[in-house]
Amino acid sequence: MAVTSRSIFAVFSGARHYSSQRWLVRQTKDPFTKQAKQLKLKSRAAFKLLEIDEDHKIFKKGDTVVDLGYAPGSWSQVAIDRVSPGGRVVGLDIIPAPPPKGVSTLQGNFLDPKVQQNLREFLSDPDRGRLRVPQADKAYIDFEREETEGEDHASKKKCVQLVLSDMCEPWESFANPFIRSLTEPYRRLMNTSGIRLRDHAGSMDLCNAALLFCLDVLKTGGHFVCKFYQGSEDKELEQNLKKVFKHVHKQKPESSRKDSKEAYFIAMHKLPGVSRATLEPPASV
Ligand SMILES: C[S@@+](CC[C@H](N)C(=O)[O-])C[C@H]1O[C@@H](n2cnc3c(N)ncnc32)[C@H](O)[C@@H]1O
Repeated sequence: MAVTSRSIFAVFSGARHYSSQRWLVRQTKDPFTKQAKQLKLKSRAAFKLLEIDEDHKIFKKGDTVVDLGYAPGSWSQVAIDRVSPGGRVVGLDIIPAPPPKGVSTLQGNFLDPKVQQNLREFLSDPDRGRLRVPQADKAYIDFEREETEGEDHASKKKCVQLVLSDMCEPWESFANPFIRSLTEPYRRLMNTSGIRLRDHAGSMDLCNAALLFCLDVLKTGGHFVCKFYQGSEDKELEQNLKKVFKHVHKQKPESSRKDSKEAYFIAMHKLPGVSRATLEPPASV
């Protein structure tokens, strides 16, 4: 049966399901959702990262990438494709989700210091999560790395070239009431609560925590991409980003839904010698 807005309405009768109907119609009509399916990408979110990369060239072969809030995994799919051969992608998410091919994943709440410690430990072993590289590609990748590592060369802690954060607090979904999947929980969760102030405040906590994490693990010259929900505090975040990175861009990708308050900061080229004390106001995490 073809899915039309009328047939959907027959299934979801009653005002309570109005948002379900809207969600289904939007999903079936959305060209990015269709294209993601054709390309075997885990979600339409991939196109936001592809657009950001097209504009800012954030990936390099051989890089180590951390993908915070990776589930269901389309950003990680893009990242592993871009950094291979020789690179590695480590994803973290609060909900369980199967790791995309070639990607290492951890489950836990990023706001929990113990979870961040586990992630740092994983990253500090430079071979962990890295696929073997054919000998011919290795010389080229080692040369690229030596060129960019500079002062951090000896430091095992600062071993990441790119931190991505597409995190936003997950909420139980009313939009898709028939999905009760345990193995794919992201299918029954929504990305926002729908309450603007709450979504903004939640995203600021996650972005600030991710920025502090960048101070710990990101090499000089490394980049940081983070999603945020626009609101009164994002100027403060931007100011702090400008203290840590040489260039900071704000972007609303084409594939980001027009009615969403989400946007992205793309912070490029981490500066040397920036510490937590440089950031104001003192971050809460
Ligand atoms: C919009 S989705 C990410 C989509 C992903 N970039 C992709 O391309 O498939 C946001 C993710 O952030 C995760 N998340 C939110 N808060 C988190 C936290 N505190 N720690 C870890 N993951 C979190 C959610 O579980 C959710 O899977």
